Amino acid sequence: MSDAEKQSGRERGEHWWQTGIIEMSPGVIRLRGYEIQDLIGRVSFPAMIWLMLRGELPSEDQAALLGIALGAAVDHGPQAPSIAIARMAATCGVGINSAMASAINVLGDVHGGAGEQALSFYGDIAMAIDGEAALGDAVSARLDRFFIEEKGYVPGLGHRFHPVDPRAPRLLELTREFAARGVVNGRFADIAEAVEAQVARRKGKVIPLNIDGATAVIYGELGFPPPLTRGLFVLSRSVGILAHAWEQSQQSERNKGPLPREWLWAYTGMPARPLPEEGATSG
Ligand SMILES: CC(C)(COP(=O)(O)OP(=O)(O)OC[C@H]1O[C@@H](n2cnc3c(N)ncnc32)[C@H](O)[C@@H]1OP(=O)(O)O)[C@@H](O)C(=O)NCCC(=O)NCCSC(=O)C[C@@](O)(CC(=O)O)C(=O)O
Repeated sequence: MSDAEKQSGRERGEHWWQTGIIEMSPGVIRLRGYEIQDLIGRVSFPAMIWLMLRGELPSEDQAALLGIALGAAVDHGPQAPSIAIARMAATCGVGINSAMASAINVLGDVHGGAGEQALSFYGDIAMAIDGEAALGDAVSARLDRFFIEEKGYVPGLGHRFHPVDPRAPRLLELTREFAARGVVNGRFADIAEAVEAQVARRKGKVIPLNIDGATAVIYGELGFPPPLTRGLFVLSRSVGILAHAWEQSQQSERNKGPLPREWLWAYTGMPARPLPEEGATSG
């Protein structure tokens, strides 16, 4: 191979993947332009997440608020599908990474991933407010559209277990504390609260803001786009998933199903019946 061919091969190789995240050469690792050895020991895990996703280091306050949201959603016990799945997978003899992946795979629109839709929903309302609508009118118009055109479940609201999800009011309270110090402006907290109040009026009962909706408030306040809200929930819940997968793997149970043996499912099919005589089947 000629030198020119080698050179163009190297250039092709260098352009195969393009990333602004990391630079590497023998003995050198740079994240977003910072030497890894300078970051190690000086940058917290939430600040590292921010740097990786956003390209710049956060202020201490921004990293602290991000850490608050990440810390709030780590676990919800084996009542939560993601945690139950981590534990069940661990009893099947798979490695810890497989147990984690199984659990992470159920975080979606309904469980753990609804922050993505919630933040888009809040964002639509924020845009209407930027266009001079009052908060109450903007929320009302978005909910009208939701209940007429989209229907279903308002993202970020509702909990099958808690009448009030205790994580949500605390997260909103902390968001307001950070807003009072000028770290964030608090608009998504106002919007989420107004959505919860208006849905309660329309439905005649409180459908509480849940952890997905409340963490979406913080991620939105910090300027993360909606899809990253889901990714951040996954990062956070991975901590609980790992803890449960590990704890379960230390117990002796094998092939543990979702219900105790004596609790069977409700069978809704045909009653027990004899197999038809040979040749009498239609298919
Ligand atoms: C979460 C759940 C399925 C719960 O359902 P539920 O079982 O309570 O409600 P259903 O029986 O379906 O409905 C009863 C009545 O309330 C009405 N209703 C309920 N929600 C309503 C709503 N959002 N908008 C309008 N109306 C609503 C419904 O229309 C009906 O009204 P009606 O027909 O008049 O009787 C439901 O809210 C929902 O999909 N939310 C949107 C998606 C969302 O935000 N997901 C995140 C949830 S947090 C999470 O995933 C993390 C977790 O916390 C999980 C954990 O541990 O579980 C953890 O940490 O792991």
